[in-house]
Formats: sequence, C-alpha cells, structure tokens
Amino acid sequence: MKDTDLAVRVRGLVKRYPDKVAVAGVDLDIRHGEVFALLGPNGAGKTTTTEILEGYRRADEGDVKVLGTDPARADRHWRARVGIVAQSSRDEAELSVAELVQHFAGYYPNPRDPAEVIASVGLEEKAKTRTRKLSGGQRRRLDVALGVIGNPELLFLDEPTTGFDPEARRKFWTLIENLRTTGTTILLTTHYLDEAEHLADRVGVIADGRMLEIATPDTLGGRGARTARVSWLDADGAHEVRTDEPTAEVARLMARFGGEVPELQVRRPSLEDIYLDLIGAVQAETLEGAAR
Ligand SMILES: Nc1ncnc2c1ncn2[C@@H]1O[C@H](COP(=O)(O)OP(=O)(O)OP(=O)(O)O)[C@@H](O)[C@H]1O
Repeated sequence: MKDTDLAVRVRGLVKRYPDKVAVAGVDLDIRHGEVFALLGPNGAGKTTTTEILEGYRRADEGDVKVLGTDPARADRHWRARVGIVAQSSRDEAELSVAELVQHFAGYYPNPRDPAEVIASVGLEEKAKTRTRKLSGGQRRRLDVALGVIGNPELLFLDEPTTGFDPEARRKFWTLIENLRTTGTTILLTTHYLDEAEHLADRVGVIADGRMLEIATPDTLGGRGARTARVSWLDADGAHEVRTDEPTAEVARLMARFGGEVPELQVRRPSLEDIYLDLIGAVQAETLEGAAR
C-alpha cells in the first residue's frame, strides 16, 4: 500500500508512563475511507494510542503520521480536518444542545448543518434543553454530534456508544454508515464486539500495549476456517457435532429426517469467542511470566 493511501500510518509507537509501558511498539495502517475498530481489554493502551494520534499526547518513540502530518506538530488547519469524540466529555452546562452544536460549527471552515447533525444522533427533541439536563446517554450522543459537526475527514471515536440504549446505538450505527459512504475515515475504540463486527472494515486487537492481530472481523484469528458446530434435536434430546464440513452434515441430517431438521443450528465462533481466545492467550502468557 502506498503511504498516500493511508490516513494513519504508525510505526514502532511506544508510550511509557512512570510505572507502566502503555504502548509497547505498535504498528498501524488505516486507509482513507476505512472504518477501523481498536479492541482490547481495560488498560490495553487504546486511549493512549488514540490520544497520540489526536495530538493530545506525545509519543516516546516511533513514527506517527495522521493525514500526512505528525500530530505532535499539527496546526489548526490539520485540527479542522479531524473530529474527536473523547471518552470524557466537555462541560458547557448552561448552553442548549442546539446552541452548543451551533457554537462548535463556528470553529470549522466547512461545518455540517447543525439541525441535521442533531437529528442524526436522535436529539431533535432535546435541541432546546440545556446540556446539564441531559441523561448520560444523551450527553454521549451530543459528544458524537460535536465530533462530526466540522465535517471531518478523519473521525476518532473513543467508546462512543457507552451508555446508549439499543435504539440509540442502532441510530449511531446508521450515522457511521452514512459517514462512511461520504468517505470519512473512522477510528473507533469499543468494548462491544457486535458494534465492531457491524461497523468495521478491519479490527485491531491490542493487549498490554501490543497489537496482537489486525484483520477483517470475519477472518480474525482464522475465524472463517474455524470448526463449525451443528446442533439439532430428536427424540433422544439435543445433539451437537463439531465439523469442518457443516454443509455435508446438514445434508446428512436432511436425508435422515426426510426434510426439516428440528431446531437445526449451524454456528461458527463469534467475533467475541475469537477475541476472548486472543486475549486469554496473552493473559495466560503474562501469568506464566510472572510465575517464573
Ligand atoms: N496519564 C497516565 N499516567 C500514568 N498511567 C497512565 C496514564 N494514562 C493511562 N495510563 C496507564 O496506561 C495503560 C493504558 O491505558 P489506556 O487508557 O490507554 O487503556 P485503554 O485500552 O484505553 O483502556 P479502557 O478500555 O479502560 O479505556 C493503563 O495501565 C493505564 O493505567
């Protein structure tokens, strides 16, 4: 891949805190127009990595380019091309939702329409409400609105849907899908594996400051090739077999039952199963290392 195809290019990123190496040599490429999800347990280094890419923290080592620029040296023109939804939100409690979104629109050369943005996060009915009166999930939706109001080329979303109810999460997913169709590049961190699976072109799993694997959601950890489980029910009760040839198994069952197979299910490991395997292996390694 040519470097000009990349919105984010990271090589050998290291960040140390006094008592912790938070990021221990991460490489990461994100293409223009790609939706990339960074996954990992609490304390893995997701926020630290994201904040370095946003220009809010300094790397100790490594080469970082975001939209072609080192974020540590970026100017306001670069800032106007980037949207940020951080984990903790700003507090302008006395302004209404509409006033605040309008106010932020004023910071950018090509803002989106404030009313449209408010609608896209499902806050139309709260447009005149002061922000201090919003619920946690509504406040989070406002954060997302403020992140996209500047019409960014690249959008950082750090756990954007924490505290959303299921309907708000679906609405948010639609918003992200719409942004993708307009070519916005998105880096998302999330603890919701279904969210990553639904939204991301590729996912990266980070643990203990190291990038374990980067892949599409359906190939992570060799997922596509993993053994399937076929289960069904008959007079003797529930049955399950593990097989690499689930289609042949289903054909056999169909022949045996002469048609519909009661309670037939074919399951491959979910993204969550794969993720937990990857993380579990690292945790076991760390425990072994500590015991030695
Ligand atoms: N300002 C800081 N000073 C010292 N240590 C820090 C600081 N910020 C983060 N850390 C430590 O660095 C490690 C990585 O933290 P980070 O916030 O990047 O993790 P994360 O993957 O975003 O976690 P979460 O899912 O909980 O948000 C953690 O061990 C954390 O305690």
